[in-house]
Amino acid sequence: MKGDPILRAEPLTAAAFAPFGDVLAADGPPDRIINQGNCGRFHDRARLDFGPGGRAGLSIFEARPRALPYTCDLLERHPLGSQAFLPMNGKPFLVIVAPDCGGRPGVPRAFVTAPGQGINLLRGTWHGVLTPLAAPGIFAVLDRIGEGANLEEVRLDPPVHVLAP
Ligand SMILES: NC(=O)N[C@@H](O)C(=O)O
Ligand code: NI
Repeated sequence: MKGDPILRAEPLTAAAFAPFGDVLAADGPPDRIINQGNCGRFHDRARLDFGPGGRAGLSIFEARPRALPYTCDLLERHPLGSQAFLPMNGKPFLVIVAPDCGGRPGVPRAFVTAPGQGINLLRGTWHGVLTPLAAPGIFAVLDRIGEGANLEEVRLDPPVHVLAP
């Protein structure tokens, strides 16, 4: 709708994303060379957190691909654990995050990943749901399995319209 907030997506960088989570990528020199020199290990690159009473779960998501401009009308967060999305299609996807302001999302930011980049959302980070930008929208997802209310959702009214970088 006319007058709704507009957000221009940014290319994802580890520095810009740091307050919200981690960027998983084979960027720069590896931390270790393993497997008889045939493999670079980018070691322990995500701040994983499954909280008390939880454990790590590895799932596969197949999400419907979207296109930019994209209308975001919902943000959510997981107060009990982190959530990592690793694309199995090697394609860019859209990541929308927001700071917390008194228990509600603040001004959101949108990022488009580079091919092959994955993300890990810190526990409690407000985010849009998984938003592939290309088919097949297949991702490995590492997040918390356990008891407790680990999903808070907030409807955005008006919604935010996200434009390509
Ligand atoms: N609900 C669920 O499993 N997925 C969302 O948390 C998401 O961030 O896509
Ligand atoms: Ni989530």
